[in-house]
Amino acid sequence: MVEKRKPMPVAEAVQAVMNVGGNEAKKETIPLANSYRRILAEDLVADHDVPSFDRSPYDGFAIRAADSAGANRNRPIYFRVAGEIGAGEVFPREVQEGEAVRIMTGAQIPDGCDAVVMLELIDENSEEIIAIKRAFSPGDNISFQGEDTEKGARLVPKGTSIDPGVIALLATFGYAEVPVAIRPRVGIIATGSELLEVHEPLEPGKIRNSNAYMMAAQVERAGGEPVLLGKLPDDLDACIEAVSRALQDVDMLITTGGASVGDYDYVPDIIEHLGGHPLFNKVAMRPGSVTTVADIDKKLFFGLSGNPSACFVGFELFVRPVLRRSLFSEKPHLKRTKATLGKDYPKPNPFTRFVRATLEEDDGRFVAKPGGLDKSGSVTSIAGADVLIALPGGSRGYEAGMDVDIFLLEDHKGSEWPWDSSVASYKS
Ligand SMILES: Nc1nc2c(c(=O)[nH]1)N[C@H]1C(S)=C(S)[C@@H](COP(=O)(O)OP(=O)(O)OC[C@H]3O[C@@H](n4cnc5c(N)ncnc54)[C@H](O)[C@@H]3O)O[C@H]1N2
Ligand code: MOO
Ligand SMILES: [Mg+2]
Repeated sequence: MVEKRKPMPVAEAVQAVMNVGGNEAKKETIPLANSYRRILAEDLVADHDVPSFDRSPYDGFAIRAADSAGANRNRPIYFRVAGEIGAGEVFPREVQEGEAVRIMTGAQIPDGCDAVVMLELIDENSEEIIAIKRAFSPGDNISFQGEDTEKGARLVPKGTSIDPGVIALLATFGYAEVPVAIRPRVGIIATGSELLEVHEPLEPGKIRNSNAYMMAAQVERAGGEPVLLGKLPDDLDACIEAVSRALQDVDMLITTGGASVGDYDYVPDIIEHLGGHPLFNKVAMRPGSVTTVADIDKKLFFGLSGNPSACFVGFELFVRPVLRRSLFSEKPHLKRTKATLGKDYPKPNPFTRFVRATLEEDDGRFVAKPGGLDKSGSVTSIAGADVLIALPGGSRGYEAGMDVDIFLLEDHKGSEWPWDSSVASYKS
């Protein structure tokens, strides 16, 4: 008799995985130039004001505003040009009454000055004398010290994915070396006697191993270091040996294939043989219902489905948050938002369905458009997917035009717990 499995609701299954401890986040330092998309391991706090001195936002003349009082088109006021400074230069003395300093964008405002007049507003009578035809107030055209950020401000929390703007801040505050989270090593093993290497020609009954490479890319997208450990035939002893060895060397391990109830589906036996504790072996979701996760000696073992779409979804829902958490993230889950469903799903499904889709815009609204064949075994529906549409299980189908929950796949900010009240509304 085939074992009967009890499906666990998705939220409960994700929680069960998150409840397993271990995989403490660790840090290392790397050169700033290599830090794009790594995860910041310490809060970035401003250790000085930005800008750190009052500066000119324009090419012009720095003056004492009071000296321009009463100037107008008919009554210009004349200033003596006391000198010239470009960005990076500092005027050497205090500016006196009736003096102006020719100043370029980014240069420090000379002592005594409190306004800048743009070059376009100046009548230059000579190199020594300029005329100003309007009055200025103190502070006019000055970029003030600390106006961008003040010393002590917490600008970027640890756990943030480093984007180009964060890199600019790191450079601003002198981080030639950046503290980042060490990428967890995620082992990947493909199982199945039908699998060919990618370079091999097709043979009858065989397919190429696509899941392992897909998952390696998912690991990278999530911030981990994929460790490709090859493929195995459906041989229990070989699988036990390989999984056992791999677990010594990686922070967490994923296998693909053999997670169901067939004659060669060895994931349950591997877990049992290695003394692991299964958290669940069936989830109330499609694709990916056979997803199995176990705790083997305090390391997470993910037995994802062999079906490509199921494998993909299983990774994003269960592996990604664990990986992100071990990168200091307080928002380890996929970000959830809403969109309009772009296609009918007339068939009701008892399980929550996660449909791979692209996000398109129609008349100012985001429409989630499913791509490719919507079957667990489909490989074409994954390419280019921006989102997973979540269609909760129930007794009714869904129509194009409905509001649905979507989970963003390419987002780098993540989300806190997104699984409460994920209910799609029916059209009234
Ligand atoms: N009697 C039942 N049969 C099945 C059930 C069930 O509940 N009762 N569940 C079905 C569901 S749902 C899924 S999903 C699959 C899960 O299968 P497995 O995880 O055991 O995976 P395999 O049997 O090894 O392979 C399934 C499918 O995927 C292809 N595959 C495997 N590895 C790869 C790879 N690395 N790259 C690309 N494609 C891969 C494999 O050739 C099979 O076609 O079970 C259903 N059956
Ligand atoms: O687990 Mo299967 O992927 O539900 O279709
Ligand atoms: Mg199988």
